[in-house]
Amino acid sequence: MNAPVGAPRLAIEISHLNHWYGEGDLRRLVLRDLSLTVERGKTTFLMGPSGCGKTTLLTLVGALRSVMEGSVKVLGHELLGASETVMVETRRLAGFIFQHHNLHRSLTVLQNVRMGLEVKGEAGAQDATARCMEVISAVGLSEHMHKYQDQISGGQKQRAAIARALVGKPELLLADEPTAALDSKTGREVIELVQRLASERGMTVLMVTHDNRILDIADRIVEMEDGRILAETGPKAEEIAHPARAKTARTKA
Ligand SMILES: Nc1ncnc2c1ncn2[C@@H]1O[C@H](COP(=O)(O)OP(=O)(O)OP(=O)(O)O)[C@@H](O)[C@H]1O
Repeated sequence: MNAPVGAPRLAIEISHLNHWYGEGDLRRLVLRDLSLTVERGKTTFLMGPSGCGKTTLLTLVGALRSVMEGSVKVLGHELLGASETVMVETRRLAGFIFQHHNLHRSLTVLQNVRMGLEVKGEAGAQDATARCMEVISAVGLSEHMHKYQDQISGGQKQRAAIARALVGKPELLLADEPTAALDSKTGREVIELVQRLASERGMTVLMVTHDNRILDIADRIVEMEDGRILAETGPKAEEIAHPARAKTARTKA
């Protein structure tokens, strides 16, 4: 499925973004004049050495921290100087998956997934349980939905975290190394699942990963170094970043 008709082509537009931690002599710039656009409905992997700023960038896009300098537009919302209302609304439009599943130990899979609706204020909806069960089935956990996290495997926990992130039907999925705690086969299965559900729903995915074994799944790979975008690769990178140029290249070929 493609992006909804009439929706802007870009899900994320970042321009001349600077971000730093600390103040005065301790101030350290971690994102430097960074510009990046992400097209709706595409899966983009963000890669780069440890400490280059990937997680910082992801949390800024997810409105989990405030933009200090430059522009970050997410699903039409400008986050520079954004009010708390705009920040909360942006977070509601996004789903998050972290390196560690962050499931609540005292809740079952079903109850954890329902938390994904709670943050959207939709847990009381009449069809809440049906929606949770639908997404639990989509990630292949129907048989395990009444189990607690210490009764399921690492891959199943990460699937439950995916279900929790997707139950609210986010337009944007932000994932920070979701395969880091998984073996390679399970990691690949989990990412293929994310990619399948994303493409069925026309969802935009921005995923931080170090995992070289899953790179073929991305539409586009963006490499960062030292707070900047270093390069873009991937089968469709040129087409997404510069559609006109890619078209010319295709015509010549
Ligand atoms: N809350 C913070 N306060 C101070 N410095 C921070 C904070 N968060 C991150 N940093 C520093 O900012 C830099 C960028 O961190 P960030 O986590 O964004 O990088 P990363 O590319 O995601 O790294 P990794 O791949 O190891 O997760 C690092 O040097 C890190 O130590």
